[in-house]
Amino acid sequence: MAELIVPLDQPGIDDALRLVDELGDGVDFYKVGLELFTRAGPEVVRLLKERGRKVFLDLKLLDIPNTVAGAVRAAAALEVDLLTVHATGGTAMLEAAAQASAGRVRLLAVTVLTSFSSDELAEVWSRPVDDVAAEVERLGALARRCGIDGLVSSAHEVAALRAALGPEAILVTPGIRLAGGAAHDQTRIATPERAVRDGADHLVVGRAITAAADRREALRQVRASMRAGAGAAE
Ligand SMILES: O=c1ccn([C@@H]2O[C@H](COP(=O)(O)O)[C@@H](O)[C@H]2O)c(=O)[nH]1
Repeated sequence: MAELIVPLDQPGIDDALRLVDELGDGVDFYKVGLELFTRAGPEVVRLLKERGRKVFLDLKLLDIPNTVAGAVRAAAALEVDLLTVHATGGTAMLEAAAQASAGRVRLLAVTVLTSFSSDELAEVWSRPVDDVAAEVERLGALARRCGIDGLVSSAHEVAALRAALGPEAILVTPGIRLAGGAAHDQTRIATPERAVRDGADHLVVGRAITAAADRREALRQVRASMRAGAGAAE
């Protein structure tokens, strides 16, 4: 069964821990991203581990190989379970990250951010992009060749990634929304059901739960949709 990751995109430690206490064991991993880590630092990771939570440190590392390797070693020392780097860092950076992890933390390469449309990607890369999925597959294959454990993509690309990369690759999909839910700043969105049906191992579900009027009810609906996807995949 796929696992659920909830991002703690909160203004501070107190808000983050309140959310953890509210959702508790209904969530498999809690994600610490740029906002919370910049505000609260490693202390928040320590507090989550103290509460027995699995931690996904989503720092999306992108720098020269030596700097990224140092950051991977620092994250491994915090005993986080998952850590992100950017696939666009290229071979030397990805290999340095994989080597630095020494199996102590599972690394995920972000392929193309779920907020990106093909037009935005074309603007940034300064060339036409007809098929975002093809770009995701290319970057995903590169990261896997470099020894990275898994990938972050939208659910739109996950079936093709699974087919191309096999069962070993850890596939993580943000950009998840309940049917009819607001997209916010995300472009390539999908329901929990679709992500699970198409082969995702972990779903990152943020505002569909955290911004809901009744968060526990939203969590229940997300879990139900994930179960429907698992049923459809059988
Ligand atoms: O491509 C990516 C990579 C990471 N994220 C992160 O996931 C969550 C999504 O939050 P929602 O509220 O469910 O949109 C957020 O923390 C991002 O930093 C992503 O969205 N896309």
